Amino acid sequence: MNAVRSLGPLALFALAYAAVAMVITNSYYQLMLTLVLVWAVFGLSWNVLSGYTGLISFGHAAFFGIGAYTTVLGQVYFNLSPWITIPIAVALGALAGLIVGFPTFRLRGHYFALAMLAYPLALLYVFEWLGYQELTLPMRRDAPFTYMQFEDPRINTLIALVMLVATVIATRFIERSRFGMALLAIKQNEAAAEAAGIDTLRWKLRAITVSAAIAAMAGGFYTVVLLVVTPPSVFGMLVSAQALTVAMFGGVGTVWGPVLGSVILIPISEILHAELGARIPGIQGVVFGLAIIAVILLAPEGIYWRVRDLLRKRSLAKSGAGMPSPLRGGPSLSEAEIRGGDGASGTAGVPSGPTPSPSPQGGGELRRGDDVILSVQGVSKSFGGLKAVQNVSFDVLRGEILGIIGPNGAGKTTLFNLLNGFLRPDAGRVLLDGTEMVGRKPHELCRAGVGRTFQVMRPFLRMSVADNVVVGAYVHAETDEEARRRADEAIATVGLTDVADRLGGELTTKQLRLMELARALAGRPRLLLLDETLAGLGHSEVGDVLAVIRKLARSGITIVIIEHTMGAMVQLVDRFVVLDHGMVLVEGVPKTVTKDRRVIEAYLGKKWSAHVDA
Ligand SMILES: Nc1ncnc2c1ncn2[C@@H]1O[C@H](COP(=O)(O)OP(=O)(O)OP(=O)(O)O)[C@@H](O)[C@H]1O
Repeated sequence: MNAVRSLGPLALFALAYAAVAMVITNSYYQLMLTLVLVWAVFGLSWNVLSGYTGLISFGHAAFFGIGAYTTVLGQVYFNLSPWITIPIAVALGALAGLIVGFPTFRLRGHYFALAMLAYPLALLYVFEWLGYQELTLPMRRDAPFTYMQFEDPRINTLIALVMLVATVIATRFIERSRFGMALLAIKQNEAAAEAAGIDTLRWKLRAITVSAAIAAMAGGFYTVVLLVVTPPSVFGMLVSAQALTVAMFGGVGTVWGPVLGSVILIPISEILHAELGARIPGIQGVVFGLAIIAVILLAPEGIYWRVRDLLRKRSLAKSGAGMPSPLRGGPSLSEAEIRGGDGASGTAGVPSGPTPSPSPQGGGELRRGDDVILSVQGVSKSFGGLKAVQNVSFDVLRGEILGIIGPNGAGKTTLFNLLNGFLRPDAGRVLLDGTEMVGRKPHELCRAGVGRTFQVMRPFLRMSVADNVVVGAYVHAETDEEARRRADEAIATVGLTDVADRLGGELTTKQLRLMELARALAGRPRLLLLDETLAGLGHSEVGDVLAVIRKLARSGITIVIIEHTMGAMVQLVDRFVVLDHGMVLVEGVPKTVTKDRRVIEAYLGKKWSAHVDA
């Protein structure tokens, strides 16, 4: 319903554009109107991959060129109409996307961007080598409709407008569905997305397939409009840059960004090219270069987001809700804030070091033979020569809260990464309800019932609390509605209903910690791994979060929690596993563990243990 309602502005835009196109008779300006739409469609195609996933593609010309050459070769050799070749181009583009995506998604960041650059350049040389330096569409004025060679150029503009409207609607549906949510989650934090149950490779492949198909459609129609195709004009660097620039200038990750960018930039560059092109060859490249510099300096995510952020800031200031910190323009929480302090001092106000206060939960010794949910058996992991986790074995009983403690560098986070599939152990087994988990990916483990939060918080800062949490709910939800409902329940469980509409980046550390808990909770885990969930919290905040964790445990979720400091943990856990130098030092109930000499030594040094003995 929302998606349909949001089509109002699109309908208005299309009507206004069509009206302008109808009154312009000059064929040069008419061509410009058509090209604005073609580049907007191309920009939207780039946006589907790079705008939503954050994987910057410098190679979209590959797909555009495939579309262009399919159209021209189809007519030159087989006398095929563009009504047939453009759909073929779409299919070939999608296939090319899949072929390119599979190997290239192994690379990250700059490496991905550079690898993408290679594809259109390779195709450029291949097509030159094949002798397709310059191909012209044969004139077929006898069948103008069949060959899209209309005498009235306004019809081209209208066809391009239909393509744009179709692309905007498709993109809109992607944006608002599980598809778009998965892509945004990947963009903001791929590891957190995997841990929330998203099969990141599969969604990225879907994104590049759709993106390449749209790019090929744009390329196919571009040929119909310009009639001539050369390898540099469709596979060239400037073509890829054009997609990237209109999207970045207008706004990435939104349907309106590429449209806005194209409407502003294409006429400027075309007019400059017409007026100055003879005297200053390459003036278009200068315009796009300047546009990129301006965007980087003034509005790193494009005009659309800049304007939206300003409006949102203003409305929040008016409503007295306080100034939001990052909004869409980027996180303003510092890394230290996100991390929640340095860990050692993380649980501010809570006494650290061995505290012999009794556990309200535990007390009795472990009852052997109880139902084991997770069995860790002889697990080891080394990084080069460093043995981060060595032959670690312990069981987690169903329904208990198990605390994993140990000094800095003891191997706690590495152990969690082994348990939820981020790392593969060099040796050992991890059994969840008797089933081997080693070798499974994080999203598969999430599906199997293992939820996880992170020491360095990994919220999706630019998504609302509700959207952050719904990402975690999709893992078992069949429909968007079901996912929303589960997310709402999880948000209510952790007590964040009042701020469900706020952006992740506008929350306090405590709210962020609770939001992460809710996201993990929304996936209905059997086992929840909490990595320093109390870090960076004040005394009363620690109490609030502990209350929520206890509530989750009472609801039947088994919890394994890492903390540095024992003060807060003795109030919470049934049992401890103490790690030191990657090995299990001691295992037992809080009462005995907090008095154990080895634990005191590991935390405070030998001097203290002698003091305790005395
Ligand atoms: N990817 C990695 N590559 C190399 N060394 C690593 C890697 N991850 C962790 N280590 C090292 O392994 C050891 C254990 O680190 P880990 O983060 O698991 O400890 P921790 O107990 O969680 O520490 P902290 O409480 O400070 O977070 C440390 O010496 C760390 O430097």
